[in-house]
Amino acid sequence: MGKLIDGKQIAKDLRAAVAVQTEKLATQGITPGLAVILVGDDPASEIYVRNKERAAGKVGVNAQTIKYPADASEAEVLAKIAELNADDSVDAILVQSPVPSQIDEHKVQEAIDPRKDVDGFHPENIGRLYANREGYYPVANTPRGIMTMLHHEGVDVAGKHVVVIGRSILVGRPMAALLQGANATVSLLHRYTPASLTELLVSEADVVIVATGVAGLIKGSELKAGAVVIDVGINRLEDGSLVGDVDFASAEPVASLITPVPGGVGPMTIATLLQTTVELAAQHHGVALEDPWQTI
Ligand SMILES: Nc1nc2c(c(=O)[nH]1)N[C@@H](CN(C=O)c1ccc(C(=O)N[C@@H](CCC(=O)O)C(=O)O)cc1)CN2
Repeated sequence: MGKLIDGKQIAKDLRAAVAVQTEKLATQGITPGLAVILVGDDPASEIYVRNKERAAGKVGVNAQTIKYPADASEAEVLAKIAELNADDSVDAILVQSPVPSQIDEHKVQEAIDPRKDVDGFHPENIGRLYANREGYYPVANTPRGIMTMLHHEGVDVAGKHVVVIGRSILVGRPMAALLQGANATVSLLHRYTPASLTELLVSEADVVIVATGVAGLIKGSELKAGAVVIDVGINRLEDGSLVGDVDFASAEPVASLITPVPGGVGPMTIATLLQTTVELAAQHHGVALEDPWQTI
């Protein structure tokens, strides 16, 4: 039987550690500032953005949400980003994804000052990640949160074969880069990977990370016994329930460790966002921070 990885609890511990850091920064007169831009009225995005602002407030991060209607122009959003880049009280900026089609998401991501790029989507930061550069730079929060979960569970990926399914810039690509940086052998699969190859690679994987948006794509019968299974999918069924990209009922008995949906990877995304915000604030003010896990 697979042991559940309790993302909710790990995220809670991480938020507590971040709160300790903000308290220390406060003694130096520093309050980390996070600006979240939301364009349009996607119901899920509205919830995520509200949760970000709420979670930020609880750990001493000063968050502001800037909302635009669904027909807002790209120029308006770019002008706001320029204003936030120049605002000394703002350490971290993100634009909630997805954005409406009249807005070029890449242009918007590139407009954010790389030093305030809390999502790690700016090509400068992506380049640093792919080049495995040393030193601090922001990295996408979902894959970073997954690395934190694996570390927390004592899973060392060095020398392991990790299969990542899905190659988005939000999850799959930065995930593969982080894993390679941690000395894993990574297979990055996607919709054009032949089914027979997917089957072969998944059956030999020590760790499987699935981020496709296809409910129940990976079944227990496809996994190696004892595999670690990380499910990034959040799929809402017609009855309103949430399921992942992994068929949990069949995968759980085969896996050694498995994340549930909900309560697995999702909560780590927001906790890690707060962690990154505080790190950017510290960097901005030239203050050294302790590793949050040493403060728990
Ligand atoms: N600019 C960004 N946009 C998006 C990101 C991102 O990291 N940066 N990620 C996702 C959305 N997201 C945060 O923004 C996010 C998704 C899911 C959760 C979460 O806690 N999920 C819960 C279930 C919540 C529900 O009921 O729907 C869980 O899995 O337990 C948090 C944040 C896309 N956009």
